[in-house]
Amino acid sequence: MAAPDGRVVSRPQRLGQGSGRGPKGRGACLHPLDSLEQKETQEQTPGQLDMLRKAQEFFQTCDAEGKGFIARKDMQRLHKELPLSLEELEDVFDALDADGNGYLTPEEFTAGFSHFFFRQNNPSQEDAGEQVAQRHKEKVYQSRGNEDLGDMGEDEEAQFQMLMDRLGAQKVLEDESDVKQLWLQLKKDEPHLLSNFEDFLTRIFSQLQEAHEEKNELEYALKRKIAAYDEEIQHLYEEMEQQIKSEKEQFLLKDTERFQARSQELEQKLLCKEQELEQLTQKQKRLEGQCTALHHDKHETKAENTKLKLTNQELARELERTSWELQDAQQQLESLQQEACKLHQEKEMEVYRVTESLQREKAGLLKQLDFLRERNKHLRDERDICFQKNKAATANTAASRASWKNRSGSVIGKYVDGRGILRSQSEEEEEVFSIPRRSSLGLSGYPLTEEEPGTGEPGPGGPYPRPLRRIISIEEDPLPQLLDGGFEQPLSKCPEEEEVCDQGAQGQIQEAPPLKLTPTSPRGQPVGKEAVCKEESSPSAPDRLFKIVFVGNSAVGKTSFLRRFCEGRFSPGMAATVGIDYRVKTVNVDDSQVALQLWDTAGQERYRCITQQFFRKADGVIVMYDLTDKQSFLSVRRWLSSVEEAVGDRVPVLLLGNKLDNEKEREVPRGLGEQLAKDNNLIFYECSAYSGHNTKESLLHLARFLKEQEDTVREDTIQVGHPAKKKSCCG
Ligand SMILES: Nc1nc2c(ncn2[C@@H]2O[C@H](COP(=O)(O)OP(=O)(O)OP(=O)(O)O)[C@@H](O)[C@H]2O)c(=O)[nH]1
Ligand SMILES: [Ca+2]
Ligand SMILES: [Mg+2]
Repeated sequence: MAAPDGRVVSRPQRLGQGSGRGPKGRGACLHPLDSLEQKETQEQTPGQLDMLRKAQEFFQTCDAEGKGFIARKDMQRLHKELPLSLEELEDVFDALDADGNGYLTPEEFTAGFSHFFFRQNNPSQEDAGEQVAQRHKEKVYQSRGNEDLGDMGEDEEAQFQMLMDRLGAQKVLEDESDVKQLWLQLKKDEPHLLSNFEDFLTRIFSQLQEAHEEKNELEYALKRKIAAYDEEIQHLYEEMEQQIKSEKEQFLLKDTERFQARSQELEQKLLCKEQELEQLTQKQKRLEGQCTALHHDKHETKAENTKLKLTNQELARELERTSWELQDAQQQLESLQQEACKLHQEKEMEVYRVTESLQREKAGLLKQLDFLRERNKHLRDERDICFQKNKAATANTAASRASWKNRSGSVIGKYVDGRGILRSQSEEEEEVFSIPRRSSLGLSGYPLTEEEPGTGEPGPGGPYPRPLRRIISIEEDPLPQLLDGGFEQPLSKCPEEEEVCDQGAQGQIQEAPPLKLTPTSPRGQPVGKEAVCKEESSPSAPDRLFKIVFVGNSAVGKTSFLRRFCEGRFSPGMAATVGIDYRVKTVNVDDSQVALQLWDTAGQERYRCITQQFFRKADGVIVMYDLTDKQSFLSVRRWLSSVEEAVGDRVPVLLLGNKLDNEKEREVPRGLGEQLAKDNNLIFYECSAYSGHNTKESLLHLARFLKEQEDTVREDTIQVGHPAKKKSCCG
């Protein structure tokens, strides 16, 4: 095992153990501990012995591998044994390493340790220890010295010095005192051994010299090695440095790259953040702008608010004033309305009278024209017949001829030269046609359809083929210019038609009483006045006036219905209405007098243009169909649409299914009528002009509806600006 200074040393052996080589029978070279033990057995106190033993133990603890010296790191093993920290152990190592070569020999360890140990464990004693050790040395030295001084002369000194010089001990021996003492001791006690001792010393010193030289060489080699190592280490270090540097550089490079990347990233993020910040600042500016604008608006709004409040108050005052004024205006309006209503009704009455007279005049003229044409036609026919008769009976007496010449001109002439006195139609007919008066005559002069014997009912499906019917009853009224002198025939005396008495449903048609010469009108009163009914007489002017237009296919029974309603009677042989007819009937609806102007229109297509004109002013419309004639029901929609065209849907409509008495002939089920009425929001009744069933109820329902509607309108007009709510007709 190589010692730190490169000497080859054996393992520490106890004194007396060993290979037996060495000077004078001793081992070749003494292990340092051996020398220690030697010393141990020499002048040591027990305490010191203990300490030495302890030191040996510690040395062995550190030098666990037994290499004979202790390196720095071996010292750490004492950490557990001694109450010392690693740093303190380092300090102890440095303190013990007297020659500073980084290794501790046993001498260095023991010498230093005992010193350190004493100092470490017995600071007080340490000094004492030290003093003791010092004193001991001095004592020994003194004792030796004394001996030396006492015994040593000059020349011995010189001799010893010469010996040392010869042995060159100065190089290898630091402290010559021991040797000196020993030498003196030997010289004194056993001078014969002196030479041996000197030989021994010579050998030792030469060995020491050699060892020293070796050591120096080794040291030198070591130094070289160390230098090489150092160099290598240096080189390694430099390489390491280089590597570290390159690593560092790479690392730095990476780091810089990463850093650059990071910094770019951060720059980008910064840019984004800046942009965002920019945007946020712009947004903030915008918002501030908006805030200021809003603030400004708020002020403006506040100002406007206050202005509005002021205007509001003014308006409220204004409104109050206006409402007072409005109430006054309403009252005035109401009174004006009533006056206007009165005026309107008077005007209406006037207008109707005028219309009536114009209409009558025109209708009269038209009828006269038709009549004259008819007459003309008949006269021609008669002439033909006469002519033929003449031929056949030329021998007959001239007398018969004389009677023909007695007639006073043609009927036309009478009308034309306005002699005015009109004989009743049927008288003339009698004269001319001399047709027995068994059945009633239609205007056309053809006998009306023969009744079914014994039924008194009009023939099935009504008279057919129907003769040209009498022109509307209105034509016999004397013309307006004749009205003043006109003698009024009460209605019930209507001359030309056979009457069906009210109570009698038998429908027997009786002979009409002969007519007087005075102009008569089927109404028996000037047109425009009400038909005076037996059951009701209306002395005062009516409260309401409603114009109701009656429409429906021809022969559904409109005129018969109106006659039943106004005169309470049914006349089977009604002539088809020409153009328009008109009646007024006042009925009592909820304790108020309601005058109904009933305009009877001609169902025949050719009068359609006349009848259309009358829809406009209607307050209500009655659409009639014949429930025994499907076609008339199918035409109801057309009638409804032309009414809608003319008056919109503001006018209530009453749908009547007539001829209920003719149940056997029914072609239109009641449900169809009800459904149609429901779909079109109409009032619906099935009735019979013949029996009078539902004739009054249906018209009273319509009159009541009209009255209520007008009341609502009036109320709404009186209230400010509320539109009239249209009620549903069927309630
Ligand atoms: N069985 C029956 N026959 C009726 C009824 N109402 C009218 N008639 C007969 O039906 C025929 C036509 O009656 P009108 O009242 O002239 O019919 P209209 O609707 O006025 O006809 P136009 O004047 O052409 O529009 C007449 O022969 C009437 O006798 C009724 O309720 N029952
Ligand atoms: Ca050392
Ligand atoms: Mg008619």
